[in-house]
Amino acid sequence: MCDSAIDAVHPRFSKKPMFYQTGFKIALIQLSVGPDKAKNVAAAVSEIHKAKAKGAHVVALPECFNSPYGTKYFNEYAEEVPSGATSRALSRAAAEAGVCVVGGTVPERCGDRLYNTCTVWDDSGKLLAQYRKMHLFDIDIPNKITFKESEVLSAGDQVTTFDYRGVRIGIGICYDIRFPELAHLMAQQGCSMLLYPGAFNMTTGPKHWELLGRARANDCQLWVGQISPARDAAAGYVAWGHSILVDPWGQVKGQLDERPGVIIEDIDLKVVEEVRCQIPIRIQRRTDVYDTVSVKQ
Ligand SMILES: NC(=O)CCC(=O)C(=O)O
Repeated sequence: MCDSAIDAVHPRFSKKPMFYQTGFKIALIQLSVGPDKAKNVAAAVSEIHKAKAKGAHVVALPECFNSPYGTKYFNEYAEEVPSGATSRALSRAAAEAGVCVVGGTVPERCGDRLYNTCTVWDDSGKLLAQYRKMHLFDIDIPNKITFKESEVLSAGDQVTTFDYRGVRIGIGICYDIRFPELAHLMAQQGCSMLLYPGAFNMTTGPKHWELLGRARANDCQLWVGQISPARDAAAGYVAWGHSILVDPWGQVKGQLDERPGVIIEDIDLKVVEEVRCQIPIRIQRRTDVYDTVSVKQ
């Protein structure tokens, strides 16, 4: 009821998938990632099957799950999508388990360019979506962390969402979560959930990882999942871990520590409608004022 009122006022929010379900079960898999690519991929496949056995419909993997995370590794580990070995393994695992796989990210080779890319596979093994990280992770915090993905990676420029079991899900990758504009675009396109494979670090992780997930969930009024590799203190880049699921109220529904593990949870889509109905910020935005002010600047 409330939803159709919003549709009437703001038709751009009404782009819903063809049919509408009340929920699904998601598994966020925090994997150990090492230098052996085949071992990394085999571990991911094994976790996909275990998640299916626990009733998951959607299984999401971490950023850079087949390769150590670091600019010196991307060229060596890169594969073409969808013909590369990792794509083929994910497609097969999705079909055999009968689940949707949000395949974390892999370094993707396309011609002479490299991207940080997420692939999504439906339960028949078909490629549903391919998203290339749009905001590259270039930061410099003196004496803490300097990282420049743009030294080797190119940036994508396509906002990417997909529909599965009547639910629209948007994809961002790690640093993308710092950009509310991307999240708002995906919310406007009808998403009820955003998934961010990500590998924050020991400096920004404790400060911002949970904060940003809760911020995006709260300001877009949707579910947010962030999926990290497990921490390896001996790695060149030490991931924060702490994969997390946040509900549309901005409340943490599940969070891991730094070790390998799984969050498995029912996603109740009625909560999305409930929050949007009770706190109707989507129809209260003063775009008339915002647009005028930004034109004057
Ligand atoms: N892989 C990444 O994009 C890391 C982002 C990150 O750590 C941050 O603080 O942002």
